[in-house]
Amino acid sequence: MRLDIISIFPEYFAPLQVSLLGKARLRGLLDVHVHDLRQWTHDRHRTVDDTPYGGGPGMVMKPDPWGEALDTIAPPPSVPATGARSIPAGQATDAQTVDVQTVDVQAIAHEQAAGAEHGATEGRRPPVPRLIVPTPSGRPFTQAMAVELAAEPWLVFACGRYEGIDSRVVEEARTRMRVDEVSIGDYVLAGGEAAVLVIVEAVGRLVPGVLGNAESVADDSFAPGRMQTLLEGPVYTKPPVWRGRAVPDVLLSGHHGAIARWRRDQALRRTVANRPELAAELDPADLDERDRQV
Ligand SMILES: Nc1ncccc1[N+](=O)[O-]
Repeated sequence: MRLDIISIFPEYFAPLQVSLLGKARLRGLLDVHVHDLRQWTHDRHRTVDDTPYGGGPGMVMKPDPWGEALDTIAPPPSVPATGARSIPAGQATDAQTVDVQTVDVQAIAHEQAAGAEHGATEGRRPPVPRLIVPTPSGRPFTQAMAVELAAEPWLVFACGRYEGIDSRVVEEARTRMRVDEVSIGDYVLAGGEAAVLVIVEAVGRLVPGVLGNAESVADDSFAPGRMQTLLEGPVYTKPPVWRGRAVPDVLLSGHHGAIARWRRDQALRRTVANRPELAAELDPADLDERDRQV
């Protein structure tokens, strides 16, 4: 999967170099390119925002830099690919001094074509990414959406500041790519960068091959299917007794059926306690069915 992230704070994405996602990048499972939006400004102050029409507090991000950025990273069919300069995540400091990696849009076209059926190559459309715009006014980001996005070959993330990006940018982008305005929660962040880190982590760990043990994805809280609306219950590891607190006996019993029932019961309790609205959605028949499965 290829990920392009456009932000005025490219250094914000250094964390994508480490841990799971860092390894996935080294193994070529994730191809992350971070772009400084200011490379598409042309004034001395590299201006990216201005006061809102109609008045009101704060600033709104100007459409021009965004339009040029999206044209460069995901050229419309009529515009020849020029390649864009990106900053390898984690090496971004000041855009002027960082040696940049060109984004080879043709390479993406080749990759995408490689996925096409043999023989279906004539008149192939250039690859089109899916644009994700984190915003408090977006659709709630869920595990189901993460699963859906993990199946995409190419995602582009636009990090706007809280007051938002001029609405015509999304409007225009919709004419040539799928755009999802997505919210990670009902609270106010200063910009979309933290939200992109959340989304990239939730999606990246689902990309086939990224997680070592595929099993653990199926048991995720909110994973579609078995654990659709059950929160994960308590977990334990060695030592069997810690500061006088013993691990529940059932987990040491070796009875897999009893262990699975205990875990489901604990997940139910936690769901009722922490997310009563999810517990209300549970179908008792479905729960009995799960019992029979274990
Ligand atoms: N909550 C948010 N605040 C600012 C930008 C983006 C946000 N979000 O949820 O994606």
